[in-house]
Order: sequence, then structure tokens, then C-alpha cells
Amino acid sequence: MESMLKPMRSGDQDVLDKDASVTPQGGVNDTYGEDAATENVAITPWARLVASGLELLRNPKYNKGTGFTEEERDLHYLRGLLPPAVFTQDLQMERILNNLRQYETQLEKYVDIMDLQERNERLFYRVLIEHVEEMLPIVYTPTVGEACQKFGSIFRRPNGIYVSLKDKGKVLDILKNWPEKDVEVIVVTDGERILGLGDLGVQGMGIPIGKLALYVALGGIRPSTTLPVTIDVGTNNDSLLKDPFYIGLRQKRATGQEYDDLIHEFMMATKQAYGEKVLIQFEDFANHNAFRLLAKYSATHLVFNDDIQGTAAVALAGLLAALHLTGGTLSDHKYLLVGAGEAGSGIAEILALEISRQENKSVDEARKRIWLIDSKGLVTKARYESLQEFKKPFAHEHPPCSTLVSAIKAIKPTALIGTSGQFGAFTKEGLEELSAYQDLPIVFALSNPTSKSECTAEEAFLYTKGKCLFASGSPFPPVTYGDKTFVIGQSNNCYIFPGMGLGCVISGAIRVHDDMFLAAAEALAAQIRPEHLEKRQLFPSLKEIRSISAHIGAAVAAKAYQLGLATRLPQPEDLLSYAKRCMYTPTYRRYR
Ligand SMILES: NC(=O)C1=CN([C@@H]2O[C@H](COP(=O)(O)OP(=O)(O)OC[C@H]3O[C@@H](n4cnc5c(N)ncnc54)[C@H](OP(=O)(O)O)[C@@H]3O)[C@@H](O)[C@H]2O)C=CC1
Ligand SMILES: CC(=O)C(=O)O
Ligand SMILES: [Mg+2]
Repeated sequence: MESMLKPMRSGDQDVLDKDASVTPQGGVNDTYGEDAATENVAITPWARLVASGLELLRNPKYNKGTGFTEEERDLHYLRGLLPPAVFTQDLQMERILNNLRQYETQLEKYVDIMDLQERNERLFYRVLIEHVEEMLPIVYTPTVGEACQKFGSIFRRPNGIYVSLKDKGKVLDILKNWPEKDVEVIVVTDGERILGLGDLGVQGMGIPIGKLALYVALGGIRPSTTLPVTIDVGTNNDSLLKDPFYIGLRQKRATGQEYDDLIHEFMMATKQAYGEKVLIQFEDFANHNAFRLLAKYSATHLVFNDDIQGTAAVALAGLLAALHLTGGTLSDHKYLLVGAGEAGSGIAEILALEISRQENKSVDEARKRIWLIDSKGLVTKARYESLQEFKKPFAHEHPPCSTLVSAIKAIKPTALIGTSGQFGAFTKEGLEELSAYQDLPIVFALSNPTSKSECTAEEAFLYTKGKCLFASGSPFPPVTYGDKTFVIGQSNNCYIFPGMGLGCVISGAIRVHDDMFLAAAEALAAQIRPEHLEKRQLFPSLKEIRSISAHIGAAVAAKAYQLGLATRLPQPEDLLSYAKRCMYTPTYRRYR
């Protein structure tokens, strides 16, 4: 049976062509190019197919594989195209997990599970949602890092949009090639700072794909509304430029005006294609672009930078949770942040903001509790003139300290937070010094992937003699020290961005405000219960993440309404139950 070609209903928002060039003045959408005003303009011949037979089996959105019922096999021309057995989705999931567990390497698991996303989307998300703790280290950090390093070699089927310098002037057309018109969340990278692995060029695409899989699985965003994007302006990674299997532009990175123009064209095109309320998450840009792009587009787009703001919120939630054990308030602590880039400065700023709100003091005053270390040592006033802008507010009067140990000795921090991307930066000596003058030192080793973590969980407990309150960016198994076993909370922005996205979508937010991140952090910290604290676990289990994301989503939405940034009116009475009801579920639907 041939697929039936079904014309679109006019007025269908899914397919309305929003290109200003084919929309006459007056704003009437001219889907079919029927207006005199657009006579000489090319239009897109959109069409919708009702899939059946082999086409249905090859469509990941609708394919159920062996999960198609007998009735569906008859109705949709599938009989004979599948082996006779009919599996439940549960049994299919068990088979997938059995197969995955046979592989020897994490990368093989990655390739296999991402292949499932391209074959049977609902089954993929069911596996992710129900086995989140097992699957996250595969589709996300640390394995996604290795996948990006080898992306050219393992590349099978494309997913997402690639915008390269070659596409200048055509970015809107490219977005139109994406089959979905109702895009709500975009994650975009230019691949220059992929986790702590540096410049991976276009191969950074693994990150937007992975992050958006988490938006769906962890935050309940509908898969059809997500769009991974990589902007390819070249790479300065010489080994990639020499690699015959490299899949990106083979040139050094464009900078300056050329770079800015392409990003600007992309940002404008997203609004033209998807409207004012499309959420854009900047991800893994190098910091020389990250801060200025965020500043530039925050005023005109619904945009945030995950590495700056998402990381800040998750770390703040961990610190708020730690207070249950240390006692006191945030301002009773002294913070030493090792790594003063996007993540480090982001955490420093949100901390200062939260302290200033809690203590009713100025942000400048609050900043005095917070110290930064970068690759040149302690950030001090003496270095002021040569510092990047985002470090300047934390440059305090102090003699220079070139090593971590000397800085710990001089400042006596109660919390040590690593975002340096330097494996082993938290040395035995440093951790011993930190635990010499306090009972419960806070140690966060947030750099990803695992190979870049400032210390392992085991080292943290060993060198602090079991005293520390530890969290890490990538997952670590529980650690036993003496007669106690500690569960390691993952201070990773994946606790925040799915709920942030959900909150923006359900409220119809038009801008992201810092207070929405504070609300997200507080909502996450509120999920900590005594049973977590008994194990010194500063983040709730990822098994609970869907419910956590709903709470964060509701808190973010509530803040958006309060700030007048929400457009979905009237405001639902019970935002939490509304958030839950809006979440995507991957169970198979019946087909008629
Ligand atoms: N857990 C999480 O959720 C997240 C973790 N991260 C991780 O954090 C790391 C950094 O990311 P990001 O902040 O975006 O990167 P940036 O490049 O913006 O910042 C890195 C910072 O580390 C500093 N640094 C480098 N070497 C040293 C050193 N030996 N000692 C002290 N500081 C050093 C750099 O110094 P200088 O300024 O002098 O160059 C810079 O300030 C990555 O590994 C990333 O994966 C990032 C986002 C989220
Ligand atoms: C988690 C994350 O966003 C990073 O490491 O860059
Ligand atoms: Mg990141």
C-alpha cells in the first residue's frame, strides 16, 4: 500500500510558513503561496504523509518494532514485515538492556543506545527514564565525551542541524529543512569547549543531542519539540584537522565579525522560524564567547547558558543541602573556587546573589566570602587590570598565592569547588590541609568527564579522613570509609536544565531571569531528605528526577509569572500538577 499524501489543513500551526519573505505585509500567513504579494517568491512544498508498511517501521517516532499488535499489523500493512512474535514494551526494554549489558566498552553501549533513538524513539526514552542511573553515564557524562572525541568515526545517521560558515545567508532555509515546525527547545554549541576536553569542532554535536535527550527523559519535554544544533566555524584542534574521518569544516576557527555574523544570523533565524518563545540553551562555548553571547542575546531571546547559569544553580542547591549538615548559613562559609571560567564565575555570582538576598546585604559585600583561583593562581586586586571582566568582581586585596595549598592555608575556605578541568588539581596535600581546621569541609569536584575531575570521590574521603561533604560533576560509585558508606551526589547541571526548560515551556516565558535560576536551585535543594543526609548525599537520587524536574519546572514557572515574563494565561492554579500533566510519556500509543 502506498503512503497517502495528505494536504495540510490551512491554518495548521505546525506547518505555517513563518518566513517573513513569503508573508505579505499585514502578517497573514500564506502557507500555500496564494497571495499576489508573494507571487515571485519561492515557497516550501510542505506535505504530511500517513506512514504505513515499511515506512512506518522506519519512522522512529512511530515505530514500535515487535511491539505492534496483531490488529495494528493488519491495519497498517505490517503483516509479514515483522517476525510473528508480539512483544510488550516491557519485554522489548528488557531485551535492549540485556544486549547493552553484554558490551565491554561504554562507547559500544553509547553507539547501540543512540541507534535505538533513531529506530524506536519511545522505547529509547522508556529505557532512559526507567533506568536513568544506568543510562546517564552512557548518553551523558562521561561517555558522551568519548563519543564526541570519536564522533566522526561512529557517525551513522544524522540528528539535528549543522550550520556551517558555508551556510552564511541560508540559515533560515536550513532551519526549514528540519521536519518539525513547533520547536520549543534548542541546545546549541560551537564545539569549542566540550566538557573539559577542549575544542572538538563539529564533533561537539554529541553534547546537544545528549542534553536534549535529557530534556525529554528527565524533564518531560516532548521529543518532537527539541532541536540539537552545532555551529561549525572550524576547529583549532590540529589532530581533528588531520583526521581523515573528521566530519566538519577543515579550517581554523573563524573569529571576530565572521563568527559573530553567523551566530547572529542563527539567533535571528530561530525567532523567525519558531517564534519568540523558543528556548535556546548555549552549551559548551569557550568562555571568550560564552559570556558576551549570553549578555548580547539575553535581552532579545529566551536564552540561557547552561555552563554558567545551570551549573551555578545546581552547585548552589548542593551548598544549600550541605548547610543541613554543617549548620549555619551560606554567609557563614568561605568559598574557594578553583577554576574561574564559565562554571566557576557562574557559581560565584549566584552564590553572591543568594547570600545578598538571604542576609539583606549588597552583592558586593557578599562577594567578599568568595575567592577564585585560575590557571595563574589566586585572583587578586594586584592582577585586576589583566583579568577577564567576569573575574574582576572577585579580585580581593591579598598577597599572591600561586598554589592551591598556599591559597587554602591563607584563606582557610570551608568549601572548595573545582571547575578547572584539571584532573588531580585537588591534591592529597590540599585536601589534608582543608580538613586540618574543620570537621565537615565541603569538596565539590565538578569538572567533566571523569578523567578531568579534580579528585575522585575515594581520594576526597581518604585525604580528608572521611570528613568531607563531597559532590562531583560526573558519577562516582559510593565510597566506604571506616564503617561508613557515603553516597556521591552528582552536582551536574542535568538536575537543573530539564526543569528550567519545562518551567519556561509551561509558562510560555519570553525571557530567562536570574531569579528563575535561584528558584530552580531552591526547589532542588528542597528535595533533600534526612535519608539522603544520613549518607552525606547532597543531591537526591536521579531515580526521582522526573518528579524533581516537575518541582523545578513549577518553581521556575511561578517565578516567570511573578516577574511578568509568562505569556501562557491565565496562570494554572496548581503549577506542580500542571507541570506533571504536561510531561512527555514514552508508552506506546494505539494507532487507528
Ligand atoms: N558539573 C557540571 O554541571 C559542570 C561542569 N563543568 C566542567 O567544568 C570545567 C570547566 O568548564 P568551564 O568553566 O566552562 O571552562 P572555562 O574554560 O570557562 O574555565 C576553566 C577555568 O579553569 C582555570 N584553570 C585551568 N587550569 C587551571 C589550574 N591548573 N588551576 C586552576 N585553575 C585552572 C582556567 O583558568 P584561566 O581563566 O586562567 O584560563 C579557567 O578559569 C569543565 O571540565 C566542565 O566539564 C562545566 C559546566 C557544568
Ligand atoms: C555538564 C556540562 O555542561 C559540562 O561539563 O560542560
Ligand atoms: Mg556544558
